[in-house]
Formats: sequence, C-alpha cells, structure tokens
Amino acid sequence: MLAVQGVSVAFGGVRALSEVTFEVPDGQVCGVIGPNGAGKTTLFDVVTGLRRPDAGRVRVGGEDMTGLSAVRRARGGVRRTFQRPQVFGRLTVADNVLAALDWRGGGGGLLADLGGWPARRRLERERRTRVAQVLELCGLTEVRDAYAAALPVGRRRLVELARALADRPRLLLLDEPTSGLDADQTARLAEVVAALDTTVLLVEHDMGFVMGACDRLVVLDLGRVIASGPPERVRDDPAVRAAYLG
Ligand SMILES: Nc1ncnc2c1ncn2[C@@H]1O[C@H](COP(=O)(O)OP(=O)(O)OP(=O)(O)O)[C@@H](O)[C@H]1O
Repeated sequence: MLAVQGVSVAFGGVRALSEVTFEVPDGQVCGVIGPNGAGKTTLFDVVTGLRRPDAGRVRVGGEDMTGLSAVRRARGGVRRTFQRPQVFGRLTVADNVLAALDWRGGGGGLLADLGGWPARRRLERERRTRVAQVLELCGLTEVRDAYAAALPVGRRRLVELARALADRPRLLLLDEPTSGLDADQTARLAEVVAALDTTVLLVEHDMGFVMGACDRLVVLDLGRVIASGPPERVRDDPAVRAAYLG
C-alpha cells in the first residue's frame, strides 16, 4: 500500500501541496488529476524522492520512505517511467527487459561463477521465464526480437513499462504515460495498466485514459485534495467540475 500522509510543500509563498493525504491499496491503480498548477508534479516528485516535503510522510508497504533518496527508494521497489519513454534503442525488446532484471546483479567474479554454476543456471532460467511473462503481460511477445529503437512510440512506452515491471516493483509511478500516443495506443496502454497487479500511481491529463485505467482518483486543486474515490464518483463531484471549469 502507498500512504501519503499530511504532505505539504511550499515554494516561497506558493503552497504547492497543503496537507495532502490519501492511500492506494495494494494492487490498485490511482490516478492523480487536477488543473494546471494543481501540484501533481510536486506530489510525484515527493513520492519518487526527488523532493523532500516540508511536512508529512510517504509510506510504501508500511515502510517510511520520506527521508530516502530516489535511488534508495528504487532499491526498495519503487519504479517510475518518464514522459519520454526511456529504453535501450540498440537492444531487442526482450533484452531491454532482461537488462532491467540484471540490475540487481550477481557479482563475485570468476570463482563465484564456477562455484555457483548450477544455481546460476537456475537463476538464468527463472530470468528468462520472467521476461516471457512480462512481455506477455504488456502485449510485446510478437515484437520480442525487434530493436526497441525501431518501434513506434506506443510500443516503446510498453517496453518501458515492461522494464519497470520486470523485478516486481512494490510501487510503480507513471508520469503522463499517454504523452505522444494516439487513441489506439492510449486504449491499449489503459488495458495493460488496468490488468497489472502492481500498485500504481499515475499523473495524467487524458481523462479517457484515466477513467479506463484507474481504480481510484485523487483530484488536486491549488495543492489540496478536493475529491478522491472511484472515477465515476469523482467525475460527477460538483467540486471537481467547478475546479476544471474555473
Ligand atoms: N520549483 C518551483 N519553484 C517555484 N514554484 C514552483 C516550483 N515548482 C512548482 N511550483 C509551483 O507550485 C505549484 C504546483 O506546481 P506543479 O508543477 O506541481 O503543478 P501541476 O499540477 O503538475 O501542473 P501542470 O499540470 O501544469 O504540470 C504551481 O503554482 C507552480 O507554479
């Protein structure tokens, strides 16, 4: 579970976030929406560890991550994707995912290689199985041997997602995942995200995507949570309508 508790951030006189509190239960997809300047990016930065809040806490699976750097959070199972998909263009799709798994690394040199050979072979099999699983989940099996650079942006986005999912993150953050995608690609991505069993927090402007992919929404306006809950309920909330209509 992700728990954001009483998070506040000010830039000089601007209160970018004011006592923001919400929770995302395990396995659910939560979308953060709100008009320009509402505080979405600042909240994302606080959860990923790029910015320390002036007050409040961020917990993932009960572990307090508030004071941890982005790198320490990544080691603790927090993964993110970027507005521009970050993939290795010169690697195949399958190798992109394999490289994400290799991140935890073995080490130990030649002796460890020789001594641990049977265990390493098993590990290698497990890794290949995991790559196949993740490619299937993201609808990438048919392009597994294509170079990532040769794929259209929608597919590259899915490769980035597959890389982020590879070693079973506790929390996955998606930063405007539909940017650069056409309507078909967006619909496909919504299906993939909705089918994940990972806890997801995403920031997104595309309402169609948000309504299709998210189990719950948190609506920010001027740094405050003005509504949260299932997408249909939030959509019909008068405070949300007023915030969007200005
Ligand atoms: N580094 C900064 N210095 C000063 N003010 C900032 C800084 N970053 C954000 N702000 C202000 O904090 C408020 C929230 O900004 P934030 O970027 O989090 O909103 P947002 O919801 O992501 O907006 P958008 O949808 O336009 O990306 C805004 O008033 C913004 O001008």
